[in-house]
Amino acid sequence: MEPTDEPSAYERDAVSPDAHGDERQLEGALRPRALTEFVGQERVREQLSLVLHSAQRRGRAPDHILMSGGPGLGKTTLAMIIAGELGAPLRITSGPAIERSGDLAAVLSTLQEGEVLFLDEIHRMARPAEEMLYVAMEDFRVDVVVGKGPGATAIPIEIAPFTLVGATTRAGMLPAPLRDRFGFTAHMDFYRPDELELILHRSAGLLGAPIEDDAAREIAGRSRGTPRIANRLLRRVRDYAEVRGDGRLTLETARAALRLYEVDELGMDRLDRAILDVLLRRFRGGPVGLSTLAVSVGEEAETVEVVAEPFLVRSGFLARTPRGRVATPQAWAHMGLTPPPDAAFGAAADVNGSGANGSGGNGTGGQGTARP
Ligand SMILES: Nc1ncnc2c1ncn2[C@@H]1O[C@H](COP(=O)(O)OP(=O)(O)OP(=O)(O)O)[C@@H](O)[C@H]1O
Repeated sequence: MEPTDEPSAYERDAVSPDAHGDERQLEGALRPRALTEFVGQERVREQLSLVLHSAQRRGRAPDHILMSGGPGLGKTTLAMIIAGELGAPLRITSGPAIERSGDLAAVLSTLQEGEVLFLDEIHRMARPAEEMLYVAMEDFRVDVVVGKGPGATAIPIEIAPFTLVGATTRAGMLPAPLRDRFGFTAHMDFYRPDELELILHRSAGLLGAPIEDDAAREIAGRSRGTPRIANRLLRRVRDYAEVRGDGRLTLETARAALRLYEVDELGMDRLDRAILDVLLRRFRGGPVGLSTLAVSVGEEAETVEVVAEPFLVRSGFLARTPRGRVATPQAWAHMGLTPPPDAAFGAAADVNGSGANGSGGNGTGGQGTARP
């Protein structure tokens, strides 16, 4: 299925880690503004702080920074913090918005000295623009091609030194020459429940709806290690408390709201359940290829691979093998089904999503991707 810009039914779900509708605006209010306010990702924070401070000491723009990790883990937030810490202006664009090299040239040639350029979904940028970016990153120069065919000439234009902050959910899809031009790669990991609890308390305070500890713990446990999901579930619980309760965010309210939105104890949602259901009932536990699985649940392969799979693999329900996706014994048990005698079980040991076929997921070699 071809990716489109329209949100799919899944993307509108309560636990999709993608932002939808006016959510981006709501998120703005909850974003931490300084590195010290940014919860979790200790190693990334420490590494980043070193990169930024040493650049400041030398009075130069820091090396280009690549951030890799699933949706909703805080890449945009960190890019804003980087610009804030440097006291530099921030320009935001994204791979899909750069369809031709001219689009990129227009952005690059108007950057101010020291500006931070945030390029989200960098892996989706058009190929010719990628080549222009290599030169810009290395030599702070843009070669504008004038004319066509044998008479075409490249006119070099100098651009102001800048720092590129690229973000990708699929670092493996970036061509090596582009990856190599980043001086530092931050691997964003899923958050621990205690970190999500902190985020929830902070966000609830900002929303003017303080949350009780056990309610925050309950929401954190169902947020799939993702701050965006935690914040979204928090807003749904707050709505529920305001309309059906007395406005207090208690454990009881949280449980009732999450039941209403069909978010189970593990944070599993409609798409996860659909994947497991198809995998177990239709494909007898697998192995089955990613695209077949995606078509069977009516979703894009990228959504299945980037959003649902890392969670299912991390939870021990799914394994990636060279022959395809395979359900683990836990998956059969969780769905209350009995595996056929000839079921091909996936190795539950593949808990960090680094699957043998090496495609996508969170096997980035980052920090402890197999967190519970
Ligand atoms: N470490 C954190 N501490 C507090 N809040 C966070 C943290 N990380 C993310 N958030 C919150 O989660 C929401 C989503 O974060 P953000 O937009 O930065 O994610 P993203 O990785 O850029 O997602 P996408 O890849 O979909 O653009 C924001 O509201 C942000 O405030």
